[in-house]
Order: sequence, then structure tokens, then C-alpha cells
Amino acid sequence: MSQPLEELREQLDGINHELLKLLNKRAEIVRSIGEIKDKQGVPKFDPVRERAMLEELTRQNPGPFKDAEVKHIFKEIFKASLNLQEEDHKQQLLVSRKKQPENTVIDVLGTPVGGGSQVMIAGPCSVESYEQLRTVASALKDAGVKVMRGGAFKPRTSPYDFQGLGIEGLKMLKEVAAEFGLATISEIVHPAHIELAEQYIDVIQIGARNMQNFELLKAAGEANIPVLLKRGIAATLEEFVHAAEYIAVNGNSRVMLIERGIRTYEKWTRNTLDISAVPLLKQETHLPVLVDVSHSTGRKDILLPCAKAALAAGADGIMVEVHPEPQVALSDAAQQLNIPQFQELWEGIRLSGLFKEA
Ligand SMILES: O=C(O)C(=O)C[C@]1(C(=O)O)C=C[C@@H](O)C=C1
Repeated sequence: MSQPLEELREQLDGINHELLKLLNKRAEIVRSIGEIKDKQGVPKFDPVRERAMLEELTRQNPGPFKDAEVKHIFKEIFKASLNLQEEDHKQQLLVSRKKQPENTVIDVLGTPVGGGSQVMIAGPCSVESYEQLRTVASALKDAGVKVMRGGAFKPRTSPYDFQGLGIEGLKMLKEVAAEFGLATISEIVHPAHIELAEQYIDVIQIGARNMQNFELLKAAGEANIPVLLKRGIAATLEEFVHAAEYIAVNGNSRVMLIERGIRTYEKWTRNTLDISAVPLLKQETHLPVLVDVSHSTGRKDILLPCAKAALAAGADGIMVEVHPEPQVALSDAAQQLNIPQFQELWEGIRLSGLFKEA
């Protein structure tokens, strides 16, 4: 009894071997098709081609497998083929961890970002006055924070809202940052302003609304300073990574990614902080990954747990908005912390033991 079973199993082993060889031969062809599709910029998934193949296979199916089973098996093969093409594509991305296994560490005026220690970036939503900036800068310096944010060009939902002080705001940032020995980050919204920004700030921020402003991304790729790229409000991680690739492929490899919440149906927060983005982006790319707790939550009362969650998930830094008098701030009044609130948050973060200073 056991002899024929062994023999049949041996036959199956041989067939498995043949199938494996054929599947891998097929996979090589699939890879070549993937390369052609990459060059042509066409989608990898081709449902029309898949349906035609399934129809032809079921037409020729001699059994005993039923058509539905044949379809199921081949659909799995197509799925695996698609994955292979997508994996190959990812490996080609400059920002991919498959391309560069070691972390990119970005030097922001002496502060390393992405190298195992964490960075705190804090400052007002908008640059409003010298007095406002100096008050925040002084508090940041006292707290040991080295990087200050401040918006000069403000892309606002309503054209009637405060649009920022523009270049004047960048000049103010530079002056105050120099007084207090801080590095600065500010959003740039127009490709023509990138060169100008290099004169005044240390890091160019590309905002969520502009994550797929490809001309701006290309211009940032030509910049000589690092770029902090915010995730778009409705961007998938795939789109986010490709936006970063635009900057890298245009010559600037100093790109930092920042998760700032995505739009969902939830109303208790301004956006939904996608914590899973942190380990996924760290896994898929070699770029530093930060979390903007102010914009993702849009509120002040849950910043500490959200910051701790971000750090525990592997974030390389936290960004938070601080204003001397949030109630009279010209933008984002509801979510900015006043200075004592910031100090309390900062202490909480430090006490958590999750924040390793450079
Ligand atoms: O023929 C193609 O265009 C392929 O990319 C190959 C293939 C396949 O495995 O046969 C893979 C994915 C597509 O959805 C369709 C077909």
C-alpha cells in the first residue's frame, strides 16, 4: 500500500519541481514586462489582460480542476507577479531602503536628524512679529531645542485668512535665529522662491497641500539645503514616497518626511494621526521620519501621548507649534501651545525616556 503512495508522491515532487521552474521562468518574463511598464510609466496592474488570460485558460481547461479553481490559481499567480513588479520598482527608487540600507542622516546646522537621536522642532505657526519670534526663540533656547519652525508663506484654506509675511518673514526668522543660535524651517510654496529661501533658512518645508506640486518638488530637488516634506492630507504612503523621490531624483538627497495626519471621517481631531506611517516609512525608505503632532491632532490636550506614540513607533523627531499668545495668533490659534504648555509637554517627552537627544 505504502509503495504506490511513495511513488505517486515522488511523481508529484517531480511535477512540483517542473511547476516551480516554470513559475520562475514566468516570473522572469513578468519582470521584463515590469521594466518596460516602468519606462513607459504605465500601471502595472492590467485587469483587461488578466481577464483575457483567464478566459483563454478556462476555454482550454481539460479538467479535472473546475474553471473556478483554475481561475483562482492563476489569479494568485498574477497577484504574485504584480507584487514582484512592484518590489522591483521600489528597489529602483533612490529613497528606498532596498537601494540604500543605511539611514540617511541629515545635518541641520549641527543637529543630526535620522541617526538614532531625536529632534524637537518647535515654533509658531506663522511668523508675526519680532517680539513674538524672540519670545519663542528664547524659550526654545532655554529648553535646549535647536530647531525653530515659523511660517512666512501661508497657504490658507480661505484667501481672506492671514497669508503670512512672505520674504519679510524669512528675513525676520534668520535674524532672530542668529541671535539665539537656532536653525530654522519654513514653508516655501513657489518654485521661484527656493533659491531665495536658501539665503534665509536652513530647511525648506514643503507643505501638505503642495506634496504633489511637482514643479515645486523639482525645484526643491535643486536646492542646496535639506527639505522637510509633509504628507498630503489625502496622500497614500506610496504617493508620499514618490513625492520624496521627485526631490531626490532632481539632485537633493537630504529629504525628511513628516507625517501630519490624514483626512478621515473623524471629527474629534483635525486630522487622523497615522502612526503606522512611521514604521512603514522607516521600513520602506532610508529617510528620517518625523511627526507633526500639532497639525495631526489640531488640539493641545493629547499632544504628549501622541508624541510618545510617535517616538515609540520609531520617529526621528517631533514637530509642535508654540506661540507666546495662542489666543491671538494669526493662524491655527486652537492648536498652538503657549510657552508654559510647551515646557510641560517637553518635560513629559523627556521624562518618557523615548527621546534621545543628539
Ligand atoms: O502582461 C502584463 O502586462 C503583465 O504585467 C504580466 C501580468 C501577468 O502576470 O501575466 C502581471 C500583472 C498584470 O496585471 C497583468 C499580467
